[in-house]
Parts: sequence; C-alpha cells; structure tokens
Amino acid sequence: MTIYKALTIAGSDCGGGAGIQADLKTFQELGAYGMSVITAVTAQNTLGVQGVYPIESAAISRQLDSIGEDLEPDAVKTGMLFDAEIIRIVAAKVEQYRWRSLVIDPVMVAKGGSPLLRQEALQTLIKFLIPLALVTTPNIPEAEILARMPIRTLSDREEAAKRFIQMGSKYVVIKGGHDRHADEIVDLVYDGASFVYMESKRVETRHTHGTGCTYSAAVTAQLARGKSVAEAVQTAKSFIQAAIEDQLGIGGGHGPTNHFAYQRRVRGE
Ligand SMILES: Nc1ncnc2c1ncn2[C@@H]1O[C@H](COP(=O)(O)OP(=O)(O)OP(=O)(O)O)[C@@H](O)[C@H]1O
Ligand SMILES: Cc1ncc(CO)c(N)n1
Repeated sequence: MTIYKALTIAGSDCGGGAGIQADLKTFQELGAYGMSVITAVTAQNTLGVQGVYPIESAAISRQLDSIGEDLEPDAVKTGMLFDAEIIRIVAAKVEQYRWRSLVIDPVMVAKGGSPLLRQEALQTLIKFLIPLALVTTPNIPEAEILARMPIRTLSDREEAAKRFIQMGSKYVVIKGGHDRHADEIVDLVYDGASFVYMESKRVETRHTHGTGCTYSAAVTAQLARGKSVAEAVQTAKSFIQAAIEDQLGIGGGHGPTNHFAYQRRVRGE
C-alpha cells in the first residue's frame, strides 16, 4: 500500500475545530498520513480565543528539520504562522527541502475577530512565502489585504486573483464564505489562464469554526495523493460542504464543522 504523507504547519486549536487538529482529522479522512509542525498554541473554544502562545523559533525550525530529514511530505500546507520570523523560517525550510506542493491558507483572524497574524508580517508573507505556493486560499477579507484592493464584485475578485499570480502563487482560490448576501457561495479558482467558479448552496448556520483550515487541508490531502489542483479543489469543496451541512452542534458558540461527514456520505451512511 502506498502511503501518501501530508504536513501541516499551523497553530494548535485545543477545541479541535480549526488549526492543526482540523488539518489532521481532514488528512486522515481523505487517506493521507498526517504530520504537523506547531507554530503556536492557542487556547480557544466555540466562544472565542482565550490565549495565543507562539512557539519559540528554534522549536519550529527543529520540527521542520525532523520532518525534512526523514519523512518527505507529498504535500504541505501552512495555516496560522503568527509573525514575520516564523514566516521566514517556514519559507527557508520549504525552499531547503524543495516542498513544491505547497498550499498557503493565509490565516489572519479567527472567526470572532482575534488576530492570528501580526500586521507587520504581511509583507514577509507576500515577499517570501506566497512566491513558493502552488495554491493560495485566501477568504475575501484576506484577499483584500494581500491584493491591496476592495473586493465587491466578481470582476474585483478576478482582478485580485490576478494579483496573487503576480505575487508568484501558481493557483489561487478566493473563497466566498464571507459574502453574506448571497444564497449561493462562489469560490473563484484561477491558474493565471482561466477563471473557474465553484458554486455551492450557502448553509445557514453559525457552526463554521475552522471552515478555511478544513478546506485547505482537504486540498492538501488530495495533492498528497497525486491529484491535480483542479481535482483537489473539487473534492475539497464537497468535503467542506458535507462538513458544514451535517453539523455536530457542540459548544455554546460557533461550533466546529463535521470532519466525519464526507466519508459517511461516501459510505452511504
Ligand atoms: N455557510 C456556508 N455554507 C456553505 N459553504 C461555506 C459556508 N461558509 C464557508 N463555506 C465554504 O467553506 C470554505 C471556506 O470558506 P471561508 O470563506 O469560510 O474560509 P475562511 O474564512 O478562511 O474560514 P476560517 O474563518 O475558518 O479561517 C469555502 O469553500 C466556502 O465556500
Ligand atoms: C489555530 C487556528 N488556526 C486557524 C484558525 C482560523 O479558523 C483558528 N481559529 N485557529
């Protein structure tokens, strides 16, 4: 049996809905062996973020080397990177170990508004990490900040997508989850040549904690399994749609998505 290995470089969410925990659950569900490099520990639950504790640089470097020296991943994703120094370390190791199937989820704030990336790190992200990406997966507010433009219309979204390709990402997916007015959610996928719109029905729910992490982890798992970016984003869309529709309903606030849902549907349960 071939073992496909996927690595997440991200923050820990002790509540299990986002971050490293969401990534590892998604990797497992989609048939990839999951590995993790933890950049920060967060104390959070469905009510909000109660604490953020970055991991020291040497520990991040050492984790990356432990993976790079022995367990070559087939695909890698980044999530919460917190500050410029962590981004520089991650970019240098991605280059050193030639991790080409790199998915960047440019996490900036948690759903409740708590910052997960320092403002001063934006330029470092643009200059050092995005040029290494196979796929970057911003939501609309993140795309507005990184592309430096307001996004209101679909043509704004296309212009922003072009700017990500100019920054050096080979593909970009601008996710539409934050477009609150629409019944349909539209994600835009762009490879520098053609725009592909992926539509899905908006699920009316407050249980969307970790949607972005789960989605980008699903893309990464599929890339690790050797799928094309076009196939990976299709499966990831089905995975997140199922995870949002079949809500777990745990916690008193914005609950996590259901990482079991997609495979349960595949099995016909
Ligand atoms: N209410 C919803 N119904 C259906 N699909 C959704 C909903 N909210 C988000 N999605 C889908 O989930 C994926 C993640 O999108 P979203 O824009 O929520 O990411 P995000 O803001 O980065 O998430 P996070 O806040 O966890 O970082 C996208 O494919 C999006 O279309
Ligand atoms: C650790 C972590 N990463 C990402 C997000 C964004 O959903 C979060 N809430 N927590």
